[in-house]
Amino acid sequence: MKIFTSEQIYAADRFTIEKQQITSDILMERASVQIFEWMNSRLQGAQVKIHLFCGIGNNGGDGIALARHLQEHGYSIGVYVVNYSEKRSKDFLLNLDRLKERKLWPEFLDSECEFPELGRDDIIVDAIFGIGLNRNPDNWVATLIQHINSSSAFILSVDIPSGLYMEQLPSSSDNVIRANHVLSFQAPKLAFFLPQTGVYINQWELLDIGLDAEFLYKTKTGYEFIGKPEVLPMYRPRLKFSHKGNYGHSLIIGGSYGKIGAVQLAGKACLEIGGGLLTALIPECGYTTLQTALPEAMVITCDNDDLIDDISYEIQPTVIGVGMGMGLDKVSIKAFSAFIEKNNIPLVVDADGLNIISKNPKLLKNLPKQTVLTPHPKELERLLGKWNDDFDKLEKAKSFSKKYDCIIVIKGAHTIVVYKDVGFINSTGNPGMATAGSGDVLAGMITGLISQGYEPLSAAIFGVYLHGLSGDLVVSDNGYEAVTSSKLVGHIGKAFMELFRRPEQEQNKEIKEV
Ligand SMILES: NC(=O)C1=CN([C@@H]2O[C@H](COP(=O)(O)OP(=O)(O)OC[C@H]3O[C@@H](n4cnc5c(N)ncnc54)[C@H](OP(=O)(O)O)[C@@H]3O)[C@@H](O)[C@H]2O)[C@H](O)CC1
Ligand SMILES: [K+]
Repeated sequence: MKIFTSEQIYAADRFTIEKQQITSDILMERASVQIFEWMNSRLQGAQVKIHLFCGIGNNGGDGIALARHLQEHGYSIGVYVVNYSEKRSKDFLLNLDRLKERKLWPEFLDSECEFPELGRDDIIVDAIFGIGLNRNPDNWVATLIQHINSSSAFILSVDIPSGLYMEQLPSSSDNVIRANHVLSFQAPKLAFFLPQTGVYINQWELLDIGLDAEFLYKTKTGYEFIGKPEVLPMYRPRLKFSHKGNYGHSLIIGGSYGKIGAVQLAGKACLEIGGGLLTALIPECGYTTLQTALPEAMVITCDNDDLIDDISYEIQPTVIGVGMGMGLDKVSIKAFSAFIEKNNIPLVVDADGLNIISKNPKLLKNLPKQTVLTPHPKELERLLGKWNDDFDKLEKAKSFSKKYDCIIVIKGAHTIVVYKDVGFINSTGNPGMATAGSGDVLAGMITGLISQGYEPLSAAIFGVYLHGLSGDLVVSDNGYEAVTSSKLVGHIGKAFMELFRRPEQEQNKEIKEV
């Protein structure tokens, strides 16, 4: 699913209005009806107090139109216009008139006013600012926002939490509504997914207001949200007359004394995701352990007992995953650098491999095209240098990806795979996955997909999705705390099966139709 900028959304509005031969207030009416139906289906007429805080633009207009629907259905409402500007939008004014015709006069709030009392069992509709926010709210509006935030009432934000910009950080957290739930129109917003701005949103959901589908489809965006519909077409079915050679030969290089487990996790993940053959190149000390723990793997060892000191092999791998558990001893740095200089086989670089590259950026020009880099935040900072904020981080990652033709997997709550001008934001995963070895598993999974013939970009996007889905399945069986990387590996097969599981309603419908 595409993630649009505010300009693109405004352009989609204009196009839709023209093509569907409608007036702009029809879109506002669709938006408010959708929100009303969402609320009504949950509240079923309950007489809980609903406070609607409405700005003077179209976000406020949505709130005012919603107030009309709520009133017509007998809900107990309080409507407040947050009068932060004299420049009211046309459709806000139209809906304000419609409300007044029904003898409902909102209370106008300004810097002089006392704010309404809000009970902890009340519901607040936040329609102060939408995607049109372009400067910091005035102090009194920020004070109102804090008043709302401190109420403990349930906060439902219209389109985006008020005070949150589409493409930059708020200057202070006091300026932003902390939404329990956001009902966003047509497409999610980038700010929902970044660590610094996602904290203002507990949950979000989309409402379809009928913007022109073809226009949205044709609009090129800088970000995409990756869910099941996006990854299903990437899946490559296994063929009846295939053999293990069809699924490639992965080489995993890494490990050091005390960190052989990293290679074991990556190697096992590589096989569980469907890789054909696996060879591990590790220091001598891990030989028995790895052969025992992972009998499916072939193991070759360096001369050095404890460290990778030489990367040479006689096999012809399809793909190489390198760096996990390798350490930063100078013999390993030397061996890794010499390997990168001569290697031209597709590559996934993780952990210490990334750290070595950061210290010696000249190596970057030797990476094969579309090498997949899987940094965690600290490793990313070593690669890219410091960034100002999460938006800047993504821009820097895009420039880096273009400069070196590499794919960067920015690991986080919503892992983002960046390739050139586009960031692919993952939808699966959970906080339980912040656990030792989780990154080794991911690197192994991506390696195993490339080995089977997936293009590196698809392998990164699909691998990240399946990794998160495995984590979600582990949580549903074990809870968050007990997620371990071994369990993640053990759930990769179930994650594939989950991909093809249809929702229960769909299955029931079929049974009834039969
Ligand atoms: N396609 C859709 O998704 C639709 C969404 N709708 C809703 O419309 C809003 C966007 O409405 P818009 O009127 O463009 O913007 P806002 O309501 O967010 O803001 C209104 C104006 O306020 C001014 N502004 C911005 N920041 C501040 C500030 N800090 N203090 C004071 N004033 C501010 C700004 O105007 P200026 O000319 O003064 O710069 C804004 O334009 C969207 O979020 C949805 O809720 C439609 O209902 C249907 C289509
Ligand atoms: K809002």
